[in-house]
Amino acid sequence: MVNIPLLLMGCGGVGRQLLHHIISCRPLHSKQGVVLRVVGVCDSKSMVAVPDVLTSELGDQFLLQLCKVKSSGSSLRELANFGECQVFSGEEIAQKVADVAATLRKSSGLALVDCSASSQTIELLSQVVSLDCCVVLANKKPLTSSLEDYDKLVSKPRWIRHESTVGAGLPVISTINRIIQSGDPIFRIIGSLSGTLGYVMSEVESGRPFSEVVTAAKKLGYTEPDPRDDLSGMDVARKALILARLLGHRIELDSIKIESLYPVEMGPVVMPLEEFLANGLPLLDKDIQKRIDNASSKGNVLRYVCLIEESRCNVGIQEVPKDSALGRLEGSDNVLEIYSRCYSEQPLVIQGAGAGNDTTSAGVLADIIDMQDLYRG
Ligand SMILES: NC(=O)C1=CN([C@@H]2O[C@H](COP(=O)(O)OP(=O)(O)OC[C@H]3O[C@@H](n4cnc5c(N)ncnc54)[C@H](OP(=O)(O)O)[C@@H]3O)[C@@H](O)[C@H]2O)C=CC1
Ligand SMILES: N[C@@H](CC=O)C(=O)O
Repeated sequence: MVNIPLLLMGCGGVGRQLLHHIISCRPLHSKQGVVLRVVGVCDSKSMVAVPDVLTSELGDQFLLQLCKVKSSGSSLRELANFGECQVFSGEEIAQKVADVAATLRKSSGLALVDCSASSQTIELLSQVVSLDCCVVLANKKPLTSSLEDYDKLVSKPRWIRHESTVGAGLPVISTINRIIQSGDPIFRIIGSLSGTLGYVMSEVESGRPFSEVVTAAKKLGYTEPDPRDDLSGMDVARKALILARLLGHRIELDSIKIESLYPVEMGPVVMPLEEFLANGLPLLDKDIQKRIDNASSKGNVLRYVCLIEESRCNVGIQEVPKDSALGRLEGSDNVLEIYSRCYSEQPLVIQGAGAGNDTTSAGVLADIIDMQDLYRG
């Protein structure tokens, strides 16, 4: 049996769904000779961990209770009396994670899984990679920080996986890696890479108000914790940067041209999230509807498009024919067309659900299992 100790950072929509997947896949993994042993879970404030990471694990009943506690908005601290665990908070958390990695590197190894939406995890992730432990990310921020941070993080490419950072569970990163490794140069990627914006555009086309649809996308688990990350185009820009860097382009986030769907005065620095959702969003309804109606009168639809050509990246709204690969997209589906020497006339196309807790956490789980040869337990 391969024993994979796992430490999860972030137990929001994606993190909790990952824990559910881990539990429900136990019989399958057991048949494959793999056991996932969750040794710790943290959120933005607290961490629960087993007292002895070498031998014990947070049991499935404990993990289910943890999901319940977090779904109800309570603190991980509430779990202190539920089972045998230690609770850490504040600065103790990073120290504890580093200690766990240092302890387990000598025996089985560790999978540190980042399902947060924070940029504060970067340093810890790099530290853990440098200890030859595995890192799996759904969080895009560590890969879209400065090139200096990026270089550290990917310095040992075998130890890091991040399939779910682009296209959620779709095989985007692995496909691009295979094309690159085969020596086939990719010169152009074009696509619709936001589940939220895809869903919003196609629902508004069918007559629903923009504000209502954005609120629904948040409830469905498609949006970032603050949906303005999606509506500003920043989330798509991050995905574009991850892909561009994968292709070897040494660029920073601020070199990407980004079109936002809301004005600066509704931005996070000026307007609290609750106020944006309640009062800001409805003010955008008319403008978006007008743009969509205008496109529709010409047989077109609006799509939020990401284009990577050589080292140039642009993300923004485009009017595209309704009867085109981008125009036919519905709901939260993403589509990605990859042009390379082998795929020069007809692109290689990847399409499917591009957001949601289920598909995203499935992508994370597949990454963890895919690295099983690196564990020694
Ligand atoms: N939903 C989707 O379709 C997809 C999501 N992703 C990515 O997955 C990640 C998670 O998304 P989602 O679950 O929706 O987000 P949520 O907001 O639901 O959850 C985020 C979790 O991260 C925790 N957190 C915040 N800061 C830290 C930190 N410094 N250390 C550890 N944990 C922290 C939060 O803690 P607390 O509970 O205390 O607030 C929360 O538990 C995001 O990065 C997102 O971009 C990627 C692809 C698709
Ligand atoms: N908020 C993102 C989630 C996946 O990355 C999206 O809508 O695509």
